[in-house]
Amino acid sequence: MVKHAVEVNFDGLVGPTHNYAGLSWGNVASKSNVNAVSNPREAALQGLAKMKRLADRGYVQGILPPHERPHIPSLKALGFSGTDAQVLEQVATTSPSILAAASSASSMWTANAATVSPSADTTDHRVHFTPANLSAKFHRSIEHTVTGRSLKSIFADEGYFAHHPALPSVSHFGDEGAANHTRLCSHYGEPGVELFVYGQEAFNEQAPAPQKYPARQTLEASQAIARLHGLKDHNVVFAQQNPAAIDAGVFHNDVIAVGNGNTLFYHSMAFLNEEQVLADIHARLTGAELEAVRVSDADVPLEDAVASYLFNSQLLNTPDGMLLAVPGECREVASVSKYLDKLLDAGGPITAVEVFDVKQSMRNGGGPACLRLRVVLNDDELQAMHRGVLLTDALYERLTTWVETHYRSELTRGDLADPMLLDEVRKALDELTGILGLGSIYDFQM
Ligand SMILES: NCCC[C@H](NC(=O)CCC(=O)O)C(=O)O
Repeated sequence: MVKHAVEVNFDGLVGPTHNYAGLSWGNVASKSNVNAVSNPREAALQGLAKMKRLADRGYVQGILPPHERPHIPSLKALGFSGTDAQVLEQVATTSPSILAAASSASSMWTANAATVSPSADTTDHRVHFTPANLSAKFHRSIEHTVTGRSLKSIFADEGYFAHHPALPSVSHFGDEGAANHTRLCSHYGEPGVELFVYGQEAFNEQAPAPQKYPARQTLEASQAIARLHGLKDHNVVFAQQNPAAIDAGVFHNDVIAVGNGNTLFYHSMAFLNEEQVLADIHARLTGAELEAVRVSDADVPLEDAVASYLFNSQLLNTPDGMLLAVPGECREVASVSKYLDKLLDAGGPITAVEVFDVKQSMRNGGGPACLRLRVVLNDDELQAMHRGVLLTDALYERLTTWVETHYRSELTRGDLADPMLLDEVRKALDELTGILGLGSIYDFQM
């Protein structure tokens, strides 16, 4: 029997050390804003405002907590020693880039937190979670342990939820989570098609691969996730991302495509073999016809797609069609703004466009879709999860006050070595796990 299910969006709350360190080679925005002064308070409030607007429209909105940064255990693992203040001083003096990496607030981009398969797709009918190893970048590779703890704390009931450890943290199994995973379906509670998009084959040197920038996701990683989650072959499609797109700055597939329900909104340069991808989805999707909304390079040149993050929008069901929640930058790039007007006149599945200001995150290459992890839950699963992380008016007010109390409005790379910052972060996060009712998830709490 098909159960009623909803899509819950879990946004990453931006952490107090949000900064611009230029850590992500291949991510154009991260590189071009290196050393800009960040505003962590504004970043967190922009994120909360997005969550609130969507919650107000009736979407179930969840929150994933930020991580402890700078992360002293990661620095100690690299041989920096002594008290916390001594560790910070040593690393700031000898290896400021390592300090920046260990201080990144990158866990905010929860589209990279994990891959999630809804219970309608899995053989044991549980919701399956695998935190992404994010092995392509050191600053992100240190996220999966705490991500796993958060997810286990929120989805604790083993009768409903299954948790896997991250894949082996090596480039052969590089995994970036839901940013390269899209689920298409007729209704959320029906079995869907899980589309895994990879950048490169790890064990086949002859296969096409990008030349300039790294492919962060491998086919072998995607296949491992599908096996672990117990997905059936006829529910899965593996597709290679166009290497030329990666070389143009499309470091995750969610920079060039987004899907929801029966609709796939994508750029003509997204896939290496576009026709095959569409045919594979079409052959597997049951109960609905695939609606492929293709954007040509003539309408939106690839570089405008990357600059505006048009495809890093959230595509959400509404009572009459779908809403595309776009970043503000989409109205600043002429070709994209013009395209959006045309899209609304076209009479297709996307019937509304709304602009969201997430500029602080955008400057590091994270748009509205990067900031959320989608978890499809049926009514029983929604009751079984820890509901203290679901946004209500009261929680929004409380978190806004929490941010205003604990966050700085200006942060530079030089500030990361300040032992006071570490104290501020820990104090804030300790309070946050209390507010959200998560128990102890951080190393400093153990
Ligand atoms: N899904 C969006 C992820 C963006 C993220 N940016 C960063 O980590 C930049 C951080 C910095 O450069 O300070 C990344 O590239 O993985």
